[in-house]
Amino acid sequence: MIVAEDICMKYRQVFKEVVALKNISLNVKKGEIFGLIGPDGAGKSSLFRILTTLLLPTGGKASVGGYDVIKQFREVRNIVGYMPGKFSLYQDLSVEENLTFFASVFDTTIEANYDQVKDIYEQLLPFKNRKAGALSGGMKQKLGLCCALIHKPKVLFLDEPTTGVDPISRKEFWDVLKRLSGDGISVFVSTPYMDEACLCDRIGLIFRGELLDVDTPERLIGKHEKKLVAFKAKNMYRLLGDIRKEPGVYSCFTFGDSLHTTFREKDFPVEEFVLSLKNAGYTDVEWKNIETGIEDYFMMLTNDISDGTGY
Ligand SMILES: Nc1ncnc2c1ncn2[C@@H]1O[C@H](COP(=O)(O)OP(=O)(O)OP(=O)(O)O)[C@@H](O)[C@H]1O
Repeated sequence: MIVAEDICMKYRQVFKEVVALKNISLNVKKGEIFGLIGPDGAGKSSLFRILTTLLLPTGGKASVGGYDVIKQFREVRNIVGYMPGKFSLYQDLSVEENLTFFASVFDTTIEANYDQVKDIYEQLLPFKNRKAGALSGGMKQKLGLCCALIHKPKVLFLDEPTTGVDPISRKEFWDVLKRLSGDGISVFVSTPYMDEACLCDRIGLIFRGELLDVDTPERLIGKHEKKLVAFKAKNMYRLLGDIRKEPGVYSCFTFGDSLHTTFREKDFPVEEFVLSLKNAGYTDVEWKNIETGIEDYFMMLTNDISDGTGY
C-alpha cells in the first residue's frame, strides 16, 4: 500500500542546507501496522508529509495505494487519513462540528460512515457539544482519529498520535489501531514510546534522515548481540561520564532511572568494574544484567554515529 524508493528531502535554511531524508526506501503491506521510530529531528514528519502529498520530495518517488504521490496526489488524498503531530482540528468547533466538517470535505456524512468510527466516537458522545479545544489530551486524539477515519481511508498516517496521552487512553487507542489493521487498513505511525513500537507488525528505525533498519520488533531485538547491564548509584550524572570513559564500554545512555551499558567484549568483568567504581567514591552502586529492548538496539545502531549519546 505504501512504496517509497530513494526518497530524499533537503531544506534550504538561511545559511545552510539541511538534509532531512537520505534515500529512504520502504514498503508497507495492506493491513500492516508500520512504526517509524526516531528522535526529534530524525525526519519523521518530513516523510509523513511527503507520503500524504503535502510536501514535494527533492528526490526519489513514492506511491500510496498504487497512486504516485506527486502525479496522482488527488487520488492519494482520497484514500489516506492523516493525523499530523500537532493537534490539527478546529479548537472552536465542537466535537460533532469537527467530525461533520471533515466528513463534508470528503463529500460524505457521519451517518453514512458511522460504522467506521463507532467504537471511538461513542466514547466522545458525552462531550459531542464540547469545543475541541476544551477536550482532554486523550479525547483530542480520539477525535483526531475519528476525523482521519470518517471517509473510510485505505491507509492511515498517524504522526505521534499518543504523545502526551495517558497510558489507559494510549492502550485504547492502540486497541482501535489493531482493529483497523484487522479490517485491512494499513497504518503508518510514528511514536516515541517503545512499548507502542512493540505493537507494530514492523518497525523502521530512522536517525538523522537515514533508515537504519526495518524489521519486526522481535527480530530487531534479536539483532542486539551485546551484553547489557543497568547501573545505578548516587550522582548518576558523574557516573554516566565515568562509565563512558571506561575503554571496555561500547555505549552508555540514560534509560529511566538507570544507565544502560553495553561492552565491547561479552566477558567484560562487570564485578571488577563495580569495585573500581566504589573505590572511586561511588555509593549505593547497583547493577543487574537486563533483557534488551528496541531502544537498546536503536542506541547500539546510532552509537558510532552519535558519540555514544544516541542523539
Ligand atoms: N520547513 C522546514 N524548513 C527548514 N528545515 C526544516 C523544515 N522542516 C523540517 N526541517 C528540518 O529537517 C529536519 C527533520 O525534521 P522533521 O520535522 O522531519 O523531523 P522529525 O523526526 O519529525 O522531528 P520532530 O518530531 O521534532 O518534528 C530537522 O533538522 C528540521 O529542522
